[in-house]
Amino acid sequence: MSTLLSSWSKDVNTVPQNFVFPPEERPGDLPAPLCKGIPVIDLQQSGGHHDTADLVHQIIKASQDLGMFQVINHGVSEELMDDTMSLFKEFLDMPEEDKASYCSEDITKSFVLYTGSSNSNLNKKGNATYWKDSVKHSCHPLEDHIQSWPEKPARYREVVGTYSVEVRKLSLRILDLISEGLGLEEGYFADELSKTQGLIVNHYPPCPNPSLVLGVGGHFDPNLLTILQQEEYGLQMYKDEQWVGVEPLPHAFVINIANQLELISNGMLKSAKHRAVTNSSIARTSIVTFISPSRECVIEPAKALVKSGNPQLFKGVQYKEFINTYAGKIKDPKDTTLESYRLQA
Ligand SMILES: O=C(O)CCC(=O)C(=O)O
Ligand SMILES: [Fe+2]
Repeated sequence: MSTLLSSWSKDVNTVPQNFVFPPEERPGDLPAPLCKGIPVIDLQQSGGHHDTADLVHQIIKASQDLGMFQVINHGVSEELMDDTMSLFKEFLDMPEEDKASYCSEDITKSFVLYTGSSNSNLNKKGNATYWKDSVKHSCHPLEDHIQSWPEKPARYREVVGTYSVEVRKLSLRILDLISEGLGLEEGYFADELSKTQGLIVNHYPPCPNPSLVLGVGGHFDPNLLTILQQEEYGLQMYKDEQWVGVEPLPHAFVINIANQLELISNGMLKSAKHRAVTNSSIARTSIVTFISPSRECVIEPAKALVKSGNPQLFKGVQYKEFINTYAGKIKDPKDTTLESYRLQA
């Protein structure tokens, strides 16, 4: 089936065989218990030195313990979040013929719409397909990319452009707080390390049998920092040897520590393994912003974090090489990309 999943999924009452995962990869009990321990961090501080120190402490602790936290009062307006979510739903709901020109399996194109994974290795024959349609495009610098974005709905460029700029500001603020908490110089992540910004909007239609399929399989994000907006349940993280649900909180963002932050922090911060499951009653849409280094950038543990008694844990790697390794390994159930750059003790 080459057409988008959402164009036919409502007409089937069993899951087609190519979407059925082998028993050992299936999601198991649904819904998984909600994780009570994922911190919800209020970014609105009254501005005193004490407050900032406390905020930095909360962010670093969550990033060390779990690699995931949620933020509220984060500065991106509720209206903009709602508007962006509605806009993407409107885009995804357009008739097939309006979206056909964007559909491609070549995810290196500047704007693509596809069913399944963005990883072409995973879409090869023999692998089960993820139960989702996704929109994928770059966002920064805006003027380099906005021309490749759809003209329909008419507000696409305006709304998604504003959203991208606002979410970037939030990301850079969080990265500044992280750099302060790690004791790195101001602006450590501001340049090459956060040079690119991509967006993936995942749309998971209701599924006739959610226990057989995955929305997205377990993975670590390969980039620097991920900022996710969701309204419905579906995101899970792997914690203490089990999958637990990440509660959707209205107008919060889920922040994911991704692989490069673990590498740069010399293992002090942990990237979070996560996946998405589906449900049989309602469609779920997640808007995911990926902040990444430039492809040419060489990533290595920050010099200030490597000392005697704290030896260097990872070797340096050019970001494009890391991404190529990741593309080859994502099917590995342990997702060991970062491990391949770990120095032997
Ligand atoms: O949709 C979700 O909740 C998770 C998506 C995700 O992990 C990703 O796109 O990398
Ligand atoms: Fe992810």
